[in-house]
Amino acid sequence: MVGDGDRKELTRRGDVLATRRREYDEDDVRVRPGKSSRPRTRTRPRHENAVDGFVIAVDRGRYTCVHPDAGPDAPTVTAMRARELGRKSVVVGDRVGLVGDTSGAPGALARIVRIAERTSVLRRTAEDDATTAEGRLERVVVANADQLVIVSALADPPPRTGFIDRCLVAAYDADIEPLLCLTKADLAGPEAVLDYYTELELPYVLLRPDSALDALRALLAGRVSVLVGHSGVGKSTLVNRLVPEADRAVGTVSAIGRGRHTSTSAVALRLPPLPGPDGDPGWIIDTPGVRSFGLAHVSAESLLHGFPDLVDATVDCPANCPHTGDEADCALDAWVAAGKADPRRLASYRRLLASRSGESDPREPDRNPGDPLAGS
Ligand SMILES: Nc1nc2c(ncn2[C@@H]2O[C@H](COP(=O)(O)OP(=O)(O)OP(=O)(O)O)[C@@H](O)[C@H]2O)c(=O)[nH]1
Ligand SMILES: [Zn+2]
Repeated sequence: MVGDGDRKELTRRGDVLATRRREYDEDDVRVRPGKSSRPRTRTRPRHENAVDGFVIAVDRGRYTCVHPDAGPDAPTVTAMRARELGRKSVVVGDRVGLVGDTSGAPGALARIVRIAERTSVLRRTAEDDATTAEGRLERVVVANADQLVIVSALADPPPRTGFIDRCLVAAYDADIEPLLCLTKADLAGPEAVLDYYTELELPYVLLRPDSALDALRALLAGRVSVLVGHSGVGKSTLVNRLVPEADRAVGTVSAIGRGRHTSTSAVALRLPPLPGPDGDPGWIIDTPGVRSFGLAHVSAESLLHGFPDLVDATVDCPANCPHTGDEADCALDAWVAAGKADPRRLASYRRLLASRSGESDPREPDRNPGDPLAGS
């Protein structure tokens, strides 16, 4: 039973809470004066005046955002995470709601009050994780990407199919389209790599220093594409060619707004306008600190999505077959023995399976042993 005195006390407490909330919302909700005909309902969403933002860089609790439809010269908005988001992480590619000072003026700080439901998530490996708060909080490294551009050199360094296979699994699992970008085509031909992936009908582009980039730009248009690749494959060279105005190093620093360090987290860069009347040129997201993608969350069956050339074999596997090499009845062995898939592909699948349970040998996580493509 709540007596009258208690009720008053409760009401007063309620008022205090309401006041606090109003203070908290002050700059978010501007109540129009004098429009009494417009009833204020309790179900009205909070932060109805929040503006849309697209997160292009993250650095130590500061999020650099742009208005998704703003022109290339529009100022970026620096924001922090509102307390009400709790432990939810905000990552590059997130579509967010911003309140507070969203002017982008020097020193202005906005707040992220909403994160739109993500259409895709890419996660990094455990080894990469410990260094950042975002990494510890959640291993998502990029949200809402449409395409994963796997950058691999054809020589110097030699292509690593184990790395490409891992990226393919991450892409298919996240429902992101893969695109194989083979650089240094002036040094070696693509035949060996393309032969390895012949069953997959994987889209690819070949690049040499003097290549026109029109075909690649057409594949990037209208999409958010994440670039991933090992050190030395020519990814920075490619990014600088694609976004010439924003020399990569300069772009990173100014996007984050701090002078000193080279970012090791992802950064989204707007591609320059395409020739022609309109059309969205798209965004690329560079991931300098991300060496590979974690697959610990991917089930053995989902892992097969990266190996469409092996999938059909598994209808003949016993129920709950782990598909490992020591499973005598696994149909994958017979499938390969019958010449229906490349044995290197099965070996690669099983390596990823094994690496997943222990999350990999950190020294050489993505090298396929005995694979001539893997180099020495
Ligand atoms: N022959 C040849 N060399 C290239 C090509 N693209 C890049 N390079 C060279 O490869 C080396 C590595 O290129 P980067 O762009 O720094 O490679 P990266 O992938 O960004 O490597 P990190 O900076 O270590 O992450 C540089 O010396 C480039 O000049 C290419 O198409 N052909
Ligand atoms: Zn099996």
